Amino acid sequence: MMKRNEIEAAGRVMVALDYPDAAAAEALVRSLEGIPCYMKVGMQLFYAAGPSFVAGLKERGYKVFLDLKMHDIPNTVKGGSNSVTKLGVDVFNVHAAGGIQMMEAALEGVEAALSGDSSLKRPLVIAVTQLTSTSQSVLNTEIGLSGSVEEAVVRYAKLAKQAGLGGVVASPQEVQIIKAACGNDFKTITPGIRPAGAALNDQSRIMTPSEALKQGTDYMVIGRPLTAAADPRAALEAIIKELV
Ligand SMILES: O=C(O)c1cc(=O)[nH]c(=O)n1[C@@H]1O[C@H](COP(=O)(O)O)[C@@H](O)[C@H]1O
Repeated sequence: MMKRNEIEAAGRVMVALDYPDAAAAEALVRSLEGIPCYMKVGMQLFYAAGPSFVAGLKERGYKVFLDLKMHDIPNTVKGGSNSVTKLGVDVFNVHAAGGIQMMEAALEGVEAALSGDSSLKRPLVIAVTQLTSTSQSVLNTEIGLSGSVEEAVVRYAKLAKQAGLGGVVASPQEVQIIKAACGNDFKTITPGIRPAGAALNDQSRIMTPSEALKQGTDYMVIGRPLTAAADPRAALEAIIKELV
């Protein structure tokens, strides 16, 4: 039996199901049964297993973050947002780099879906700021944006807020400056989570789960520290213990 504070901590964790097919993802989901974390379906799994995998998670009562990082012309993002809202996902994301009009179009797509089906729940729409794999030097020299990563993240977060979105994806290192710029109710969803000693992989801007929580993050996205662990359930339980 999980204690109340453990249930609360688990509810902050979004497990990244980055797998090539439904069977592999399903094995991970089954190994975590009974732990009330979010399940995140990203492009690898969605492109392979599609809406039916998402529907299966929803039928079993999971909260689902559909991470497709939409970034296209406003009309296309409106249509994409309309479709994913009809899937009943709890959270989905677009790129803030698409601009205010594109993010507003995402919300229009949501509204159109909700007005056509009163049984649907309003999803939390969030914007990706600067990917957590982006370092300061890549931002400046390769992408060619001047200024600090933090300035870019806050600029994107303010655009997302202005467009009416409910929060952003960023590194835990930027949670405090985002909350200072956009208010405490503006949600932060933070990948780049690495328990002490875990491999960095392709992430750049990382923090441990407990450090991220101390920054005030609302949700933390965790993939390989769980999916590549010999015992993913034990790895998630250790993270939950670190958070309580
Ligand atoms: O939108 C995301 O979820 C996301 C944004 C970002 O800036 N960085 C980032 O890593 N992610 C996702 O978060 C997950 C992180 O996975 P791990 O690095 O394996 O923990 C992956 O599924 C990424 O697609």
